Amino acid sequence: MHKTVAIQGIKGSFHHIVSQQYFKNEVDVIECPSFQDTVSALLNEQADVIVMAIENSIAGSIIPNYALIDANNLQVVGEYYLDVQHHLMALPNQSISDIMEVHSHPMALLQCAVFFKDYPHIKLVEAKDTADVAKHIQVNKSIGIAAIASDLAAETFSLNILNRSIQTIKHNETRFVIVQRYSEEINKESINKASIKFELEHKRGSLATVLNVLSDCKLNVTKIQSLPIIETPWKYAFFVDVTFAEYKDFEKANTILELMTTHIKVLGAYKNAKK
Ligand SMILES: O=C(O)C(=O)C[C@]1(C(=O)O)C=C[C@@H](O)C=C1
Repeated sequence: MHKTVAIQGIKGSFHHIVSQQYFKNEVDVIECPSFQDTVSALLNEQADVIVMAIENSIAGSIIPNYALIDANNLQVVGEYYLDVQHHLMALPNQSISDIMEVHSHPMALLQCAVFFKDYPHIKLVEAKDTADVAKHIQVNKSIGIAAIASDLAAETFSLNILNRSIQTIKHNETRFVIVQRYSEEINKESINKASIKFELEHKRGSLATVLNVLSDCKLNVTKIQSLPIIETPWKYAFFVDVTFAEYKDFEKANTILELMTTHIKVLGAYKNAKK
């Protein structure tokens, strides 16, 4: 079935690239100005699914996206790891000494921060998404402004690449999650990863005990992220990703965690995409 996918950003953005690669080009794309707007598009049924960046190997977690998934009771049904190569691009005939400002998505700017230490005269400006800046430069014929964006953005908006792969470390990956309103029928044979959320009593060893249960049930923790519980200052909710060989091991751990934690919920069970 042809799906409609909501992405933050426009065509040429990394979200667009993932939507094409994950769904093998068989999707219609709704371009949204913010992550909150992708969630609105899903909730009002304009979109069937969201492709949402959740963490990057250089810049870390996109914490507000954890909160969006949780607060709207959305379900993670898949994940995708993209090799992210950021290029500095501008109108043809511009050289790096002409560039006074570089605009890009905040996560892209974070991933390239070290590169700009050698260019202290360049002002870094946060923008909606990487491709949108490339488009603006082309449409407004902006002199002195460069974008940090993908090869696809440079090609789509006819910009010239001044420097390739300017992120701090060449091996740079962003993990995206595929999010829906409801979970799909689970084929327990092919599911080997899950994302859960829980809260704990503020007492010594409560998190350590949970981690021991996960280990005893043969679950491997791949990520742990805490988020503040805003109603109770300095109390945290834990978002944990686990991988496993057998779905029944995950079910067993979940049954035990239901007794040991509060507000536990499975944010999604899906196929591990990390090779
Ligand atoms: O601006 C884009 O092109 C995006 O798709 C956004 C985004 C992000 O949200 O992290 C996606 C991947 C890269 O890590 C940098 C930016």
